[in-house]
Amino acid sequence: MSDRTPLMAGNWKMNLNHLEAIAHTQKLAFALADKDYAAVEVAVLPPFTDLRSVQTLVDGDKLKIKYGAQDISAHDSGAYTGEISGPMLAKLKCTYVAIGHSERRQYHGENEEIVNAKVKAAYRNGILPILCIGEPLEIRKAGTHVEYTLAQLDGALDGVPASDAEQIVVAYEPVWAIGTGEVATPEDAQEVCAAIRVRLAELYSAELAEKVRVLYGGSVKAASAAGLMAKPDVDGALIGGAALDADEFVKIVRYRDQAVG
Ligand SMILES: O=C(CO)COP(=O)(O)O
Repeated sequence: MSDRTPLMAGNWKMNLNHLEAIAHTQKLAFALADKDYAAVEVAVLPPFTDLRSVQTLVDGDKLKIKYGAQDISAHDSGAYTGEISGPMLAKLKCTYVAIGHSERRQYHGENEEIVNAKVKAAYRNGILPILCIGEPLEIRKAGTHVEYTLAQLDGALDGVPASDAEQIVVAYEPVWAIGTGEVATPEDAQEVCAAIRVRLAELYSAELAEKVRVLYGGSVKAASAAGLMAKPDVDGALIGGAALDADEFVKIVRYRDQAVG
C-alpha cells in the first residue's frame, strides 16, 4: 500500500449550467460523509461558468469537496479573447486544473508546447495541474502506447522543476476509452500508470515518483472502479459521464464497497 491518498475527480466537461451545478454539488455534499473524505480526496471540475457557484457552496458550507477548472490560459492577463487566466482561477480558490485533455488536444489544437505552457501557468498561480495524457486507438493498435504517452509526459514537464512536479497529478486517459463505454482493463491501466511512475523517477527521483498520484480515466463506472483501484500504480480516476450522475459518482468514491469486477 502506498501513502498516496486516492483522488476521484469528476470532469463535467461541457455539461451542467450553474443552477444544475449547485443542485449537483449539493447532492454530492449531502451523500458524502466524513469517512468518505478521510479515505478519498473528492474533486469536481465544472465548466468555468459554474466555478463561482461551486466555490460559494464549498466556502459557505465548509464542504470538503475540492474543485478546479477544465482548462487554463497559458497567459496571466491581456488581450486573449475568450481565455480564462490562472489568476482568475486562483481568485476562485481552484485547487486543480485539468490540462491537455484529449478533447482539447483533438478539437482545440493543443500541442505539447501549449500544454507545457499551461502547466507552467498553473504552477505560477498556485493551482495543481491534472495533466491528461494517453494514446489514440491507432497507436494502441500499433503497440506503441507506452512510448507515445511518455513522450506526452516529457513534453508537458519540460522545464518544470521538481518542487513543482512533485505536486502534479497525472491522468492516463487512453482516447479510445473516453466516452466509449470501453474501459481499459486494470492490467492495461496498470501497465501505463506504472510506466508513467518509472518515467517520473527517471526525470526527477524515485522519491518524487512515489508521491505523485497517477489516475486512470476513460469510461470509469462504479462497476469498474474497484478493479482499477486494486492495481498498485492506479491512484484514482478522472471520471467523465459517470460524474454527472451523483449516485454513480458517490459509488465510485466508495469503490472499496464494490466488488472487484
Ligand atoms: O475524459 C474523461 C475524463 O476526463 C473520461 O470520460 P468518460 O468517463 O465519459 O469516458
